[in-house]
Parts: sequence; structure tokens; C-alpha cells
Amino acid sequence: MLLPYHQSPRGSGLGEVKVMSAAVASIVLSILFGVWPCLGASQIRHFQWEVRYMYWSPDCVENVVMGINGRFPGPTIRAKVGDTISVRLTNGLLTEGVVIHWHGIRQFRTPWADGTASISQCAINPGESFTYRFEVDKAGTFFYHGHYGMQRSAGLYGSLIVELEDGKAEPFHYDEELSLLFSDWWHESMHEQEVGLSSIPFRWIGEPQSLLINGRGQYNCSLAASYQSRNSSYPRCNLRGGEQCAPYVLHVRPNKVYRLRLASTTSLSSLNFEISDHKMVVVEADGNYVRPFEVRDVDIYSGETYSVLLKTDQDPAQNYWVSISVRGRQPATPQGLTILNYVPTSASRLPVSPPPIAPRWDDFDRSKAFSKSMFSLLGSAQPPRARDRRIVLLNMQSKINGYTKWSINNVSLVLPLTPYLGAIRYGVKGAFDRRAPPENFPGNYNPMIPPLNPNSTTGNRVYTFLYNSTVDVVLQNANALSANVSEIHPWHLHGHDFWVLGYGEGKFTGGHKDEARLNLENPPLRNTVPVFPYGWTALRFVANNPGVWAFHCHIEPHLHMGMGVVFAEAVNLVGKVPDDTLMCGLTAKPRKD
Ligand SMILES: O=C1O[C@H]([C@@H](O)CO)C(O)=C1O
Repeated sequence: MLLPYHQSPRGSGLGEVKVMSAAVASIVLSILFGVWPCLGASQIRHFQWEVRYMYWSPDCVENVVMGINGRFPGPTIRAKVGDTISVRLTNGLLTEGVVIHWHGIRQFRTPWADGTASISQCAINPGESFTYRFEVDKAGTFFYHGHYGMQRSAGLYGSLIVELEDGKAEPFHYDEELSLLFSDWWHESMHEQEVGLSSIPFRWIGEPQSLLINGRGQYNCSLAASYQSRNSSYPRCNLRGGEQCAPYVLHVRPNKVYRLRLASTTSLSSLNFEISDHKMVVVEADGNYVRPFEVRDVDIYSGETYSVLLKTDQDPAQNYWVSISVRGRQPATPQGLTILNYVPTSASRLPVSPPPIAPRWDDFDRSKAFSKSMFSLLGSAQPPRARDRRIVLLNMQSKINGYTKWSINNVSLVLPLTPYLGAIRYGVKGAFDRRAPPENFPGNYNPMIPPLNPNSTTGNRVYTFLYNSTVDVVLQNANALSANVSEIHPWHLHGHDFWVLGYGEGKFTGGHKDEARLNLENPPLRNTVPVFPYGWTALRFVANNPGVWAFHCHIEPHLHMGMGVVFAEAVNLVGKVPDDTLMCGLTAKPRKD
């Protein structure tokens, strides 16, 4: 079929092959798929990607990473509200499946494109291709990443930025923008990590070797060596600038306002982001506007994104440090560094003072204060006043047959072989346990001490919500297996944004005291939220997106160890689930003789 394709004026991403006009796109789509996209200036943005392992040196040490079209991190997708993204993904991994999740995109009417293996689709086999086609209906800062096994730890991720429609303005002013994708990096492969987590005795992955900014870090050397005390062991990095591990320098012009788009795709680490001598104003979180607030540094958990405004109002003859540091776990990883360079000052001129000193890793009150200073921008959607249902999810570390696991209400998630979406949509029997999962944990459970009986079970049941009902989820943190240990868990919901109603200490009882902590006036909308040690986090969402959706701890080893649940709503309203998402388990078509 010949179509009048033309190059996108903004189509800069490698792998973006062609852009069809809206009119042609809508006709083609309606013929092919029976859907009618809105007419207007929206476009279909086509990308052709191949995922492959390749040799790469993210932190100056050669490893293999999962690259896309020969790049690490993968190419940035830029689109406008209303556009349709179409990514033809070829699995060039030699012997393993792959899927890609579009983190923060709600996938209205396309739940099969959510990119979650065993939930929304079968993993794409080596050598095969699959097309992710979905609409981006909301402006904001997003990213994408692998969602099969621990492929995010292998480096399968990149940025996804959705701009406002032409003619619409953000509720804040800025001159330019820069995008920073944060990640953590191990020298041990994702497969070794998975084996260790699934072994007796348990082998924890440990802290990362390096923190990466836009895929670049420096192991065993420091950009800031000249400031360090004499007993520091890090030598100066000998970088010329063209290396894969050379820092991504932020070049800025004086007296401008920059929108920095921050996204954390870390496997494990909670981060603190700071730029020396500069304040920032937080304006967006997970694709939602927040009431602007000024900060010196930003806490960012795995799965979260922010936009912050940075005024380049410091001495333009100097350069400044940009740093990310580990929070929430005792750090064993040097801070990730790069330079804010005031053009035309030479980028190789080192800042006058040493890099910012990170807040103490266990100053949880400081972390909570940051999270609690987030409110939605005036005029944002408010939550329904009343809930229809409330579930409480206890986050517990547990044991199953001697294996170390994470469990929710005493159940550790093991995904079924047949993806839920097709299994539920077509009523496939025996695909998973159809009984309702536990809505709460026993009243006499004390989350402040290690579990008295650490043994839990595996399961794959689904929390099913009535269409358009208002659901409250309370995440209850607890003591882990060891005494005096409770960790931060950033929880990410697929298919929805939720309002963060509030945070509390200790055990959630649902009494007046707890209810009084809930903000129904201007809670921020997000898709990822932390639950702090020994505390609880309450959130509310409307089950308005027909499909099956993962809700899980975004710490990748924790999800691997079972720390997630599955939500479903109105699957009967889901359109025809594409055959190529169903070619495994019980939805694979029987062979005709
Ligand atoms: O899941 C985890 O396991 C280890 C520790 O609890 C047991 O070694 C750790 O720090 C985690 O976050």
C-alpha cells in the first residue's frame, strides 16, 4: 500500500521511520483495526526498534547491555498529546523473550500494549516482532523499560516525552528543556542477579557499582577526585569526552529558565538529585502538574518522574555540579556526577567547590517532608469524595520453602504462563486462581516486628474492581525478616494515575486519627508513590480503564521476589485482544491437523 508519508519535522529519534498525516492515519487505522482516532493535528509516530545485547561501557567498565538500535539508553520518543505511537519491536536477543512497558501511559482502549509479560501479553520470542500501538493522551515526562524478568537491570530503558498540543501552554514558563534519565548499574549480569535471588542460600544483589545519568557513570574514578581528601581511593577519571562513560554535560546559557525532566528507572536505588548553588522549582510529577514549590534537592524513587525549573542565575564564569546520591539504603555507591556548564565557559573547567554532600541516607523525616510537600496544582482533577472499596496491602518479607521472598498479605506473586488479559477476556479456564485475593491482613499482625511466622505462599489471584468504582489502597509497610529493618518501597500502578491521599506512621487502623491524615482537597496525582519504613501510604483511584493492570514495588529485585499484585476491571469491555499477544500458555491456538 502506498501512502503519502513525510518526515516528521520533530522526528529526531533514531528508528522513527515515518509519520502519516492524521487524516490518512485515521482512515488506515479504521480500515485495519476498526478504531477512529480523533481528527486534529495528531499523528502516528512510527518507530522500528531492535533490542539486542551489545558490548558497552556505561561506567567505563565493559559489560553487555540491552541496547535498542545500537544505543544505550534506548532512543528518546517525543510526541504530542493525541499522537499515536507505533513501535515495531524486533527481539534481537539471542535466546530470551522481551516486552517493553510504557511507564505512565495509561493505555486507554489498548490494554494489550502495556508491555507486561504474563499480564498484558506473551513475551516476544527471539527473532519475532511485535508492534506496540497506543495513544499518548496526556502531556508529561515518562519513560519506557523492559518488563520481563529483570530486563530493566540489563539496561532496557529510555525516555518518553509527551508535549502539549500545538497552541496550548504549560502553566509555567521556561526557555529550554533538558532531560535526565537516572539509573543504577551492576557489573553482575541480570541473569546472575536473578539466580542469586532465587537460590538457597539467598544471594542479595547488593548495592550498585555505579549510578548513571543518561546512561553514563564512572566506576573507580571520580570527576571530583581533586577535591577529595588524601585518603580517598578514587583517582581522577582520564576522559577525553568521546567515551561511552564520559559524562553527559548539561550545557546552559546564563539567565534562562530550563525545564529539567527527571526520570528514575533505577533497579534498586532511591536517589537524591541536587545541583550545587542552584535552587529548583518542582512543577510536574509523573505527568501531572503540582503546586510549584522550591527546593535545593529532589528525592526521586524508582518509577517516578519530575519536571523542575532551573534558573541559570549564578556566576556564568563557573561550572556547577549535578549530582545523584543513594538514599534510603546504606550507600556503597559513589554519587553520580556531571557538570552544569554555563556556555561559553569551557565545560572542562571544574567547579570551584566539591560536589554537594547528600542528605544522610537514613534521614527518613527529610524524605517524608519532601513527599508531603507535594500538592496538585489548583484546578487539577480532585478525587471523588467517597470510596466504594478499600483494600489494605501488607508489604512483608517472607520465606517459601527456604527461599527469601516478598509477599503481599502473605501471598508472593508468581505470574501465570497465560497472560491474564486474554485469559479473562476469553474466559479461559485454568489459567490462574480465580478466587479473590486477601483484602487485608490479620488484625493481630504486628508490622513493627519481624514476622512471627515468616512462611508465606505463592499465588496469582486478581483483585477485580467494579467499572468506574472508586478504590482506596492502603500500602502498609512492615519489619522485614531481620529485626529493625524496614525499607522504602516505591509502588507503581499500571493503567491509572492515583491520588496520594496521605502518609502515616505505624499500623493503619482506619480509625478517625488515620482518616484525618487523608487529603481530599488537593492530593497530587501520580503513578508511583513510596511507602516509608514502618509507615503506610493511602491512595485512591477510579477503576475506569478496562484491562488487567500490574501494581507492584518498582524495585526490580523485589518484584522478582514476588512483590506485586494484579488488578482488573471491566475486562468484558476490552475490544478484541490482538492474536499476537496471545501466542503462549492456554491462549495459544491449538494446531489444526
Ligand atoms: O530484598 C532484600 O533482601 C535484602 C535483605 O533484606 C536480605 O539479604 C535486601 O536488602 C533487600 O531489599
